[in-house]
Amino acid sequence: MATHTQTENRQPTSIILLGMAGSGKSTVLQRLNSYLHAQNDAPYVINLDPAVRELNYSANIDIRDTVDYSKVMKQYNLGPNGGIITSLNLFTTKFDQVLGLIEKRKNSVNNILIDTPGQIEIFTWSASGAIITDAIASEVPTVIGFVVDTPRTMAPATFMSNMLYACSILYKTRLPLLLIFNKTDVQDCSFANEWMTDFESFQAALSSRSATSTHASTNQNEEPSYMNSLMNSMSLVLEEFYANIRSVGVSAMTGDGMPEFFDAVDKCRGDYYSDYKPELDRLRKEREEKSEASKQDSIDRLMKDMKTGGEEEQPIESDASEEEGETLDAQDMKERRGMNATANDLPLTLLNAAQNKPLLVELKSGETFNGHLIACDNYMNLTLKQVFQTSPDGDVFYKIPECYIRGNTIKYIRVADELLDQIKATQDRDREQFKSQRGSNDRSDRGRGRGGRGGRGRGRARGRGSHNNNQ
Ligand SMILES: Nc1nc2c(ncn2[C@@H]2O[C@H](COP(=O)(O)OP(=O)(O)OP(=O)(O)O)[C@@H](O)[C@H]2O)c(=O)[nH]1
Repeated sequence: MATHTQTENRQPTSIILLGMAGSGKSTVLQRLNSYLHAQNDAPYVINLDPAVRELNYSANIDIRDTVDYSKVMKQYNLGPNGGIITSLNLFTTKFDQVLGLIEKRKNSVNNILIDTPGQIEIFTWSASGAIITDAIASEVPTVIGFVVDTPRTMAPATFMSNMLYACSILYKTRLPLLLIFNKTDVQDCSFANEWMTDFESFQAALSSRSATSTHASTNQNEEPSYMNSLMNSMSLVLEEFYANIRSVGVSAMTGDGMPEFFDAVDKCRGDYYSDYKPELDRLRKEREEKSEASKQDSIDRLMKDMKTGGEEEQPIESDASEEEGETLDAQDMKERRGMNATANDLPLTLLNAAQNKPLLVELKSGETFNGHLIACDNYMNLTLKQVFQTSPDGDVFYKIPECYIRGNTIKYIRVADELLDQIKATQDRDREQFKSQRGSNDRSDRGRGRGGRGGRGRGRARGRGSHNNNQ
């Protein structure tokens, strides 16, 4: 039996259900949910399908509470798939809140069940799908549950297409993948197990299918057709995939196979820690190092530019208030720049360093703009690109390719914390460097002074002395 009982300090396992449209993802999730409830082990449930009308389970987090799919379609003039992708993108911008909720529930649940949009490619091939998967997998051990409609995969070609898709998902997500052969109440999945473990039997199924096919599979000289030889080669590739993949047969309708399902999930969880996590950590570290290096490089260049423009940074307050004829007190300025204490010390530096980086701007009107900064001036007038504008009450979104924001309408600006830390560190380092340079210049000046300026000093002292004496 699976070890899915409540254990102290045990990270929950997140199970992301993917599968072709109609394979039974939602029904499987509903079954897993009710099975776990019956075991007194309530899971945390997340629905990421914005287009679903009715959910047959109750979700702790439902994308539909945040994004209105039909409004998104109308607003952006999109079709159904474009609407789902945009809804997912919008939801992704707030995914840190979801992670916060998961973090809070980490110690009280053993399983996090995640339902995904019907059209598999929307989740697996969109940037937001990758971001969401990556974010969850870095928070808790994650297993991809690939739901297969068993009765519909009895044809060898369909079976192989499904398996190739599963293989591509494994390759893309780099997470442990569990094949869930669903609907076993209609069709037993023993044929699939046999095909996956016995190459010859799959080859035999392929040839018998070709022989009965209405399309000639061989040419007149009995040479294998292009399609047959392609399928043979692909089945060889899949042999490697099958060797490392776990599978389980379930019926979401009857509840058959639930204990076996959780056993398999537990094994996948073990795989996550032994094989996948080290690789994920390595890739993440590599990415972080790369972005750290590029950030450092842009900050260094910025600091260099600033030095050539003058040694001391000009405060922007005076310029801005002069321009707009306003008198701004300290609080006004703080609010206007809207950053924390560190940022208040260096607003212009910060905005310069934030160029091409994601930025969140909230206006005094309550509207927010999420985008990438492409330009700013001394009055904090900003130009952003790839912008998501959100209305003050958060229920209307606009996607704008580029927008210009007047500095005096800004309430606050948010940038990534690391950027703040980095700028601060670079400024401190530069200040130190500047001080030590000035120190050594002073020392050398003093050295000169003993021969030159010192002489002048002595002259002045004598002058003052004689003047005093004269008095
Ligand atoms: N017989 C049988 N039918 C099932 C089973 N699981 C799901 N179904 C049926 O398959 C159909 C699709 O199920 P869903 O759960 O909506 O599938 P889905 O993959 O979530 O569908 P989309 O997200 O809309 O693509 C429904 O009619 C279900 O009743 C099962 O185990 N046995």
